[in-house]
Amino acid sequence: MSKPILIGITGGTGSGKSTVSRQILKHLPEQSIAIIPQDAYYKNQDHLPLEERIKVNYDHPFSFETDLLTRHLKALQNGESIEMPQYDFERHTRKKETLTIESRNIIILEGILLFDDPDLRELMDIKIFVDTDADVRIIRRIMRDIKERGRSLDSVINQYMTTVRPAHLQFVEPNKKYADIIIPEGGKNQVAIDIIVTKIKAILED
Ligand SMILES: Nc1ncnc2c1ncn2[C@@H]1O[C@H](COP(=O)(O)OP(=O)(O)O)[C@@H](O)[C@H]1O
Ligand SMILES: O=c1ccn([C@@H]2O[C@H](COP(=O)(O)O)[C@@H](O)[C@H]2O)c(=O)[nH]1
Repeated sequence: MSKPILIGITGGTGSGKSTVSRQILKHLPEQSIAIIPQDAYYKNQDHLPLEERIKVNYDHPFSFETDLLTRHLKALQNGESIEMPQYDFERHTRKKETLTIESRNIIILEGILLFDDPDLRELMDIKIFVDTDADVRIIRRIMRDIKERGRSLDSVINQYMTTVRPAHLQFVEPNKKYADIIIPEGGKNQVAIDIIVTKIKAILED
């Protein structure tokens, strides 16, 4: 296997990063792609009571274990497998189990804060920013967090105003300039998905 290609897909919460990643996966042979969610690298917080975990700013770079993520990406790029952590959004901490991820030709890393850390940025061969308006993102987030992450409407709105929005303006939006490709609206932008899939197929056939 030639050196794996690392593709970073970033953008604000609810922009459609996971949807874009899944769409790309759908069009390619499954055994050629591994998807790594940055969310899996939120710090373990078992030592804190739930009331304290709820107060953490999950949109600030310090809430991720970026050293571990960087080490794991380098291992995958060297053809080695990793034990990826898994995150529990309802309990705001890691699950006990890890997931074994084998190295593949294409590694897709997706998450909100991929372009802020220079070392992480340096590892990516292709950098993609999913650009969706804030009003659409907050509506998607309200629906998803209530349905899938055990939240109330009040808690989603409060978190959005106190930490999510300020951190987005400080750490996500300004780093759009590092993107090679900007996808407006995300997962339903079929033209953008087709172009990216074509590029990946060309890399795989090389
Ligand atoms: N283009 C779209 N149109 C409608 N809903 C979408 C679209 N893209 C994503 N969604 C929905 O919005 C929510 C957030 O999308 P997701 O891909 O998980 O975003 P992210 O990974 O950036 O947080 C999900 O419930 C998803 O199904
Ligand atoms: O314990 C946690 C960890 C993270 N979050 C929020 O998740 C989003 C990132 O996930 P997306 O899928 O990109 O939306 C981030 O904005 C954090 O605020 C959380 O609420 N609790």
